[in-house]
Amino acid sequence: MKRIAIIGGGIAGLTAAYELSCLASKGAAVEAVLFEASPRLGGIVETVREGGFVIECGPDAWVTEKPWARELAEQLGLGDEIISSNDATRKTYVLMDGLLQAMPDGMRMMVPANLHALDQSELFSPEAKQDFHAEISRATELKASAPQHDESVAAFVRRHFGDEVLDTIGAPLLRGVFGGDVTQLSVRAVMAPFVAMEREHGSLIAAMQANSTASKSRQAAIFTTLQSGLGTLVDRMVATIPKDWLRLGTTIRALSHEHDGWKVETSSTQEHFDVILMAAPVHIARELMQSIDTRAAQLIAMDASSAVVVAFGFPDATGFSTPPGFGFLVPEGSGSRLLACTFVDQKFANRVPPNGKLIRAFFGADAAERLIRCGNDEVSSVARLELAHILGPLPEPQVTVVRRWPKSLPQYAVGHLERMKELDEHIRNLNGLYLLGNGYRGVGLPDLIRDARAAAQQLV
Ligand SMILES: Cc1c2[nH]c(c1CCC(=O)O)Cc1[nH]c(c(CCC(=O)O)c1C)Cc1[nH]c(c(CCC(=O)O)c1C)Cc1[nH]c(c(C)c1CCC(=O)O)C2
Repeated sequence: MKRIAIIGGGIAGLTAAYELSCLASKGAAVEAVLFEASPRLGGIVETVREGGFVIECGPDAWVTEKPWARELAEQLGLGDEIISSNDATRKTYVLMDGLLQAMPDGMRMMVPANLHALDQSELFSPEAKQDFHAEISRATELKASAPQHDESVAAFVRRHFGDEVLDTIGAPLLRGVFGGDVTQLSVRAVMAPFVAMEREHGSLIAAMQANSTASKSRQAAIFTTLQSGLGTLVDRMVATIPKDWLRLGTTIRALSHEHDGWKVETSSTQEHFDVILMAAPVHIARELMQSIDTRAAQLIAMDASSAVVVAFGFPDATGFSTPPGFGFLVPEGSGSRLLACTFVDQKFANRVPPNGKLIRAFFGADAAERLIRCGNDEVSSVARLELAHILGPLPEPQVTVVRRWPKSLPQYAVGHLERMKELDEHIRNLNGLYLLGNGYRGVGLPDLIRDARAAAQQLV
């Protein structure tokens, strides 16, 4: 019998446990123990259902383009629950001089596929629009000057479109996906398709135009989720995993490599395992790896950003409206402490009671670090104040949910891919250790699910 320790019960660890339990029920000689420090499973995936509201405390969807979360949901019997975002009314705003300005239609990240829509937009100055148009004619120069090495997202975007585009949408978009600083983030790790476009076409806009006929035929909604919330994904997996595999409220004290496997110490037990699936947040993984391989631990030493999420459910929102679309992003230095905001009832169907409205506000970076230490009342009043500045006076919420997610989103800094390559070599030598979670090969749910299932299958 192969014994596997899974450290961390977020979506990565849980998916690994689920996959192993499926393999075991098909006859594989394997058993697992999942150690989770907190009293609940799912990590930052959590759904609160209250007063007719479906409130996501962490991620509210996965990116449709990546198939692995959908495949898992279908396998869990949740096919009927899968829904798309309301893309007929999709719009994302950027806060500019206190006003919400819509991003032009047809943008893929900061690259416009539709230059006509761009020209109509009030988000950019005439100079920035000119920079966009000029990018096409600079194709040869851009192709020739593409660096052989990794660079920051800021450097990449600046080369193509200039400073204004970087500040107005480049930086806020990356903050809304990677929670990070464009001057630090690795373009090869977080915008790989765009790096490939540059290599092939020089101009990103020309590349998008060349691909547009191919991509039009498969135009699906950008986000996909579950009708009852992503918490259902967690509940279904937990229901399948043998109860005696799960150890909640159990912190790992130490991990050591022995000649024939691994020793895992908690405050009360010492157990032996053949394999370790390390699915803890990066700062925990780093600590536990320190005594096993100091170089590997060093390679895991990356910053992670914290987030604070505040959701307000308004049962009767007559007299209060939000502009059509999914929500808005807030550039740095715009005077608001917010990072972003989602108009949940407009992004997804059936999340609110009739006439209801549901808003989720996000804080990141320094604002999140400060708010993480404040009480719920203080956090929600800061959120209400900041939202009211932008959206106008808010009605009285019936439901308020506050969640703090410290160090939850690792930052893939310049050089990330090379560091991960070196890390892989170290880990391979350790024999029987796998690293899962959002620190290594992707930050979204689909990537974590893909990795966790592949690791489980590989080791059986
Ligand atoms: C602030 C923030 C959000 N989401 C996220 C953050 C970072 C901070 C943190 O969690 O610590 C994180 C995030 N956002 C996204 C992912 C998944 C990435 C992946 O799977 O590759 C991840 C990990 C998709 C996304 N998130 C967003 C995009 C861009 C969507 C577009 O092009 O319009 C993507 C792909 C934009 C976004 N993101 C957010 C809002 C409110 C918006 C705009 C409006 C909305 O849709 O609700 C919330």
